[in-house]
Amino acid sequence: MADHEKTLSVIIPSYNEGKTICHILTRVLSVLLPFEIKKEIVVVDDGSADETGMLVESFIREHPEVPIKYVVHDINRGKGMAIRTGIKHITGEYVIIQDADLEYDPHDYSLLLPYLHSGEYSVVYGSRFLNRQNRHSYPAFYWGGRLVSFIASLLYGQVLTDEPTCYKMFRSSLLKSIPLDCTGFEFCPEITAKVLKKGYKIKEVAISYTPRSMEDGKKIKWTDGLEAIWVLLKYRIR
Ligand SMILES: Nc1nc2c(ncn2[C@@H]2O[C@H](COP(=O)(O)OP(=O)(O)O[C@H]3O[C@H](CO)[C@@H](O)[C@H](O)[C@@H]3O)[C@@H](O)[C@H]2O)c(=O)[nH]1
Repeated sequence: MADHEKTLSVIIPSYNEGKTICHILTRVLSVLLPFEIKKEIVVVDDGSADETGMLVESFIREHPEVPIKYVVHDINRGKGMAIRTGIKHITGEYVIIQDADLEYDPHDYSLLLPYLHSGEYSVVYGSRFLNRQNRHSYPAFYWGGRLVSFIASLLYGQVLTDEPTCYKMFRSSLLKSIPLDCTGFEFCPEITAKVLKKGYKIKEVAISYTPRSMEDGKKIKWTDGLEAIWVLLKYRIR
């Protein structure tokens, strides 16, 4: 297949992100990818109680030419379930998870793509911790992320600086081949554990990161960090 026929699928799991959803769609659409790779976006609205759904629908109506698929969960089922639904709808050769807030910058897709495109890797993670210019809003989330990454490295034998990063890019055929059980934020440790157990190496590249505050709608809790550690342990011994 020629390069210009390749597509990056961007899965956007969103829950009550009315404040940012249109900004992130605009940002993703405005990014030019290397190797003439095209984009498709799959937004999974996970039973949002705010105006997220209405905004996505009107965005699509106003931009009929843009490649956006919109999928809805009637009730809130969790980020992991939303990603699993998104995976069923992607058609691109490559796929990345994109949070619906503005913490991660889609311009960084270009930093990750070459490692998949060259065929050298099937999995590339964008590391927030490899970029020393990033600031982190809450020490608990910073150290929680470092701890989870350390434990993943210890258990699975590959040094990872940022295991729970949102920017996980895969060859789609690999991601589709991995059965997932997660419902919430455990998507990250589950996919990392399963990919590493299959013997794949994960390439990490430094990315930018602009964290938002709890007041701005952060939903993750410290208990999600504990669950991540448990999931890493569980798949190690299974
Ligand atoms: N579909 C769906 N999406 C959800 C849900 N809860 C959260 N999300 C989506 O998940 C993204 C991140 O949610 P936050 O609650 O803002 O989490 P965070 O603090 O930004 O989490 C950060 O740290 C995590 C651990 O290091 C990272 O895994 C995550 O990507 C992000 O960087 C947002 O796009 C949000 O809409 C849910 O129940 N359903």
